[in-house]
Order: sequence, then C-alpha cells, then structure tokens
Amino acid sequence: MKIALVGYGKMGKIIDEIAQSRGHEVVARLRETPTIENLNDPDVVIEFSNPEVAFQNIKTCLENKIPVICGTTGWLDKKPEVERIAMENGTAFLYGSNFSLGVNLFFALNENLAKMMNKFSEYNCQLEEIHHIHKLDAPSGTAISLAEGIIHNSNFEAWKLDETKEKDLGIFAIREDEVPGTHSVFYRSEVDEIEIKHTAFNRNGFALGAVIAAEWIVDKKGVFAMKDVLGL
Ligand SMILES: NC(=O)C1=CN([C@@H]2O[C@H](COP(=O)(O)OP(=O)(O)OC[C@H]3O[C@@H](n4cnc5c(N)ncnc54)[C@H](OP(=O)(O)O)[C@@H]3O)[C@@H](O)[C@H]2O)C=CC1
Ligand SMILES: O=C(O)C1=N[C@H](C(=O)O)C[C@H](O)C1
Repeated sequence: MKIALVGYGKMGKIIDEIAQSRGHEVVARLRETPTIENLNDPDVVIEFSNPEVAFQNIKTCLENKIPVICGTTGWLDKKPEVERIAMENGTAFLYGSNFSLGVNLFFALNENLAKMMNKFSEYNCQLEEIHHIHKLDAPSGTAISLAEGIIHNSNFEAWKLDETKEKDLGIFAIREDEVPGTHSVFYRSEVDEIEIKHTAFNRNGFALGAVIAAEWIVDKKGVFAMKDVLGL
C-alpha cells in the first residue's frame, strides 16, 4: 500500500517506521499543505499535523478522492463538514482521538462504568488528562471522547475545562514534561474513590493503530471510527 504522511513531526516519524516495517511504501512526508502533486498518488493519507491546518489538509485529500486517517485533535467543530465532503466525494474518512488499542478498550470500559455509576448519586465524576508541554490543544481529544462516553450514559449535559459544575463534567488538563498521554476517570464519594486510568508509555501504540486503520480503510467508502476497525 502507498501511504502519504501529512504532518511529519513526533507522530509522523514513528508512523513512517511502523508503516515500512509492515511492508508499505511511504510516498510523501509533508510538513506543509498537501496538493495533488506533493501527495504523490497515495492509496491512503495518514494526517497528524496541528489543529490549525488539519481541516484544510483533510478537505484537499478527500476532494481528490483519497481516503484519510486523521489523528490530529483540536479541530472537531468542523468534523460534520469533513464527513459531508467524504460522502459527497465517494471516499472514506476515519478520525480517532486516540489510535491505541488500550485506549479504545478503555473507552468501552468507561461507558460501561458510567452506565453503572449513574444509578448512585453518592458519586461525582471528573476526568484528568496529563500531556507533554508541547501539546497545542486542551483538553485532549481522548479526554473529550471519554467525556462524551460519560455524558451519553449519565445526567451530565456537557463537559467543562478545569471545573466540575452542576451538569458540567469537569476535565482537568495538566501539561508536564514529555508525558506521552495519561487519562484518568474518577468517581469520588465522601468515603471512597474509584479510578480507571490509561497510561501510554510511548507513542508506538498510537502509531501502530493509525497504520492498522489505514490498512483497514483502503478499499472502503464512508465515515468510520476506530471501534469499526477493532470490531468493538
Ligand atoms: N489520535 C492519536 O492517537 C494521537 C493524536 N495526536 C495528535 O496528532 C497531532 C500531531 O501530533 P505530533 O506529531 O505530536 O505533533 P508535532 O508538532 O510533533 O508534528 C506536527 C507536524 O505537522 C507539521 N505541519 C505544520 N503545518 C503543516 C501543514 N500545513 N500541513 C501538514 N503538516 C504541517 C509540522 O511541521 P513543522 O515542524 O515544520 O512545523 C510537524 O511536522 C496533534 O494534534 C496531536 O494531538 C498525537 C498522538 C496520538
Ligand atoms: O498530543 C498528543 O500527544 C496526544 N494527543 C491525543 C489526544 O489529544 O488525546 C492522543 C494522545 O493522548 C496523545
């Protein structure tokens, strides 16, 4: 499979190594806006850039009928538009706030726990995420996915950064050294606390998941999520 990497920073470089180790050809490594010329005729694009440029990058690829796997976080207000463009152009799009297998299992665990805890008003819930100091967006995309899983299964109506207030579920975002990504969900009562936590030791799990998603999507049309790839 021919893969174009749009965004070639911390993630792009690891994805490059993993893609090649799985027998794929990396035909473009871009740190600039993609064009039909510099993409170099890929079967699929893997996009890990930054929140400012992701929408335009994805749009260009989809309008040229190239399937896109996107891991960039912090641009999600435009996701419905991207999904429309993918459908109109008869191609495929998959966004994952987190491509690691462990976090996708954690998402399922979180939803099940939220359903159960919603029956017990003794417990209040909040989320915490810890990332490296270079991260541009807060809260993390993963924390937003976790919050959506809780909101869908509880009486919370929305999430709020750095504060839990009435019907708003608090997400506390901490920036520390070079931490690759830690997410915790806490249920706290007056007498005890339940915590579920995922700790990424490095970025390899994110990168491998993105390559597996690219292998999965290449002959498909439509809008997908990582749970489709993993059969969750
Ligand atoms: N979904 C997931 O599993 C994960 C998602 N992420 C997310 O992925 C994104 C990238 O993370 P990371 O690799 O750590 O970030 P980096 O800052 O290390 O890399 C970003 C890259 O994008 C490049 N870039 C800048 N402008 C453009 C443009 N217009 N088009 C294409 N590329 C451009 C930068 O180039 P230059 O250096 O020259 O500016 C750089 O190579 C972030 O949003 C992060 O939150 C991260 C890890 C896992
Ligand atoms: O920016 C990062 O590094 C990460 N971003 C993703 C997010 O925002 O959730 C995934 C992972 O936590 C690392």
